[in-house]
Amino acid sequence: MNTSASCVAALRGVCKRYGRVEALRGIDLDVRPGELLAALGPNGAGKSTSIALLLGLIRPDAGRVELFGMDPQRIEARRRIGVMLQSAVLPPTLRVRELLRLTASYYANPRSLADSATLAGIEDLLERPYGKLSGGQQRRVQFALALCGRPRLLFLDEPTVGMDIEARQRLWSAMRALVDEGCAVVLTTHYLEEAEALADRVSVMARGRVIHEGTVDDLRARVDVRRIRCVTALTCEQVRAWPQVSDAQLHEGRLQIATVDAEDVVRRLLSADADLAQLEVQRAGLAEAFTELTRDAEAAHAETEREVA
Ligand SMILES: Nc1ncnc2c1ncn2[C@@H]1O[C@H](COP(=O)(O)OP(=O)(O)OP(=O)(O)O)[C@@H](O)[C@H]1O
Repeated sequence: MNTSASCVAALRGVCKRYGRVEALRGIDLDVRPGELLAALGPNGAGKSTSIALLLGLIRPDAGRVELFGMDPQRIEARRRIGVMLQSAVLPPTLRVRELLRLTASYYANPRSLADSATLAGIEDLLERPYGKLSGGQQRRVQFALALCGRPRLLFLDEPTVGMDIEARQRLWSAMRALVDEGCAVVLTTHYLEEAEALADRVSVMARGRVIHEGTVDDLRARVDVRRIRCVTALTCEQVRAWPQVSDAQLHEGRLQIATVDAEDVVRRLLSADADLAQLEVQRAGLAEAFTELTRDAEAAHAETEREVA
C-alpha cells in the first residue's frame, strides 16, 4: 500500500533495537522526489541504521518502512536506487571498466559508461584494477557504480571521507547535477560544510530520534548563536570559562568564539585585552547550530536518565 505518494522513501514511527541498544526510538523521515536530504547527527545517532532499513538490509521492530511506496525488499523498488555505503567490498582484481559494465547490466536503462565515468571523475582510472586504487579513488569508483543505473534515489553514506579537496568538490558538483536531473539524494555526512553547501533539507538525529528537520536556514535560525573571531593574547580556556560563551577554539592563530550574546562578549574581550585585533562577528553557521542542538538533546537525555534512576 502506498501511503506516502509524495515521498520516494519514508520511515514511519520506526523503532529498532540491537540487543539492549535502542538504535531508533520512533523515527519519522520523508525523502521527497528530487531533493537532497542530509541526515546529520553525532556518532551512534542512528543514521546508518535508518539507511539500512530503507535499503531493506534490516527490518524494523515497529513502524513502517517504504521505498517508492513499497516494501524496500521488492526488486522493483531496489532497481530505482543507487547506493554508496561506508563499507563497500568489491572484487579487487576486476578493472574499473569491468566493474562499471557489470553493475550497469543490472539496470534497465543505465547511463553510458563514459557518462558515469565523467560524472564521477574516474575517466583516467577505467583500466586500473580496483584493488590497486587509493582509498579516495576507490570511493570515486563506488560513486560511479551508485549512479550508473540512473537511480531515482541515491543513498550516499559519508561519501567524501578520504577524498582530497579537488575530488570532494567534483563529487559535490556531480551530486548537484544528479539532483538537477531529478534524482533524490540521501546524504549522511559529518562534514557540516557539505550539508550547508548541498542540502535542500536536513534531518538532525541524536540518540535514535529526529531532533530537528527543515532547511539549512531553518536550522541556523533555531539557534541564536553568533561567531566572534579575533587575534588576542587571551587563551581559549580563559574565554571558555565566561558564562555567555558556548565554545572557544584557536584556529590558525585566531580565537573563534560561539556565543548567544555577542555584544556582551565583545565588550568583555575589548576590556580584557587592549591589543585585541582583527575582530569579526558573524551569524552562526550550520556547525554552531548543530552543536547547540545536539548539546540540548544530550542534556535532555541525561535529565531523563537521572529521573529514571
Ligand atoms: N549491528 C549492530 N549491533 C549492535 N549495535 C549496533 C549495530 N549497528 C548499530 N548499532 C548501535 O546502534 C546505534 C546507532 O548506530 P548507527 O550506526 O545507526 O549510528 P550512526 O548515526 O550511523 O553513527 P556514525 O556517525 O558513527 O556512523 C549505536 O549505538 C550503535 O552502536
